[in-house]
Amino acid sequence: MTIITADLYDEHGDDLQSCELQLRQFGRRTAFHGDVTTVRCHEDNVLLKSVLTEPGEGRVLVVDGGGSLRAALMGDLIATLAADNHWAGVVINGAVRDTVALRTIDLGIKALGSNPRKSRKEGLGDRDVPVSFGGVTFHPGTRLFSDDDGILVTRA
Ligand SMILES: O=C([O-])CC(=O)C(=O)O
Repeated sequence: MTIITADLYDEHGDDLQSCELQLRQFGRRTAFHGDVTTVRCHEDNVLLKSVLTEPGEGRVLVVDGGGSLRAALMGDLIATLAADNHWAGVVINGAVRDTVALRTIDLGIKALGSNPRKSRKEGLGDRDVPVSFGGVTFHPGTRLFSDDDGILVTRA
């Protein structure tokens, strides 16, 4: 089922937050929605990978990488893992890599940009915490809708 964010906003705008950050589409699935799970990390993707190893059950992982474009938090291997585990999408306030391959993976992927440099593997970060970017606070368990127009999130 494809949900058009502009139509959703017209019907339920008061109940929705809209992300102002102009994230780019990198995945094959350009429209996606699901319940939010969160990770906060800085140039380190161990936690993100471990969360995407869990059954996704149609969830969307929102990753606050602090807006850093110095290192990629996800490439084609982690994105394939996420798709295989039935995640609907991954939204990253940060960078990805392997962008040509990402376009072929059946997953929603939005990120600020790309960088071929990989991130650290120390495992630092937090999960299941509220994260904020683009004028929106993403609370775990709220619902997210994304398409070419942007990202809408229900309020906690
Ligand atoms: O290993 C990493 O840091 C990320 C990566 O390249 C991948 O997911 O393919």
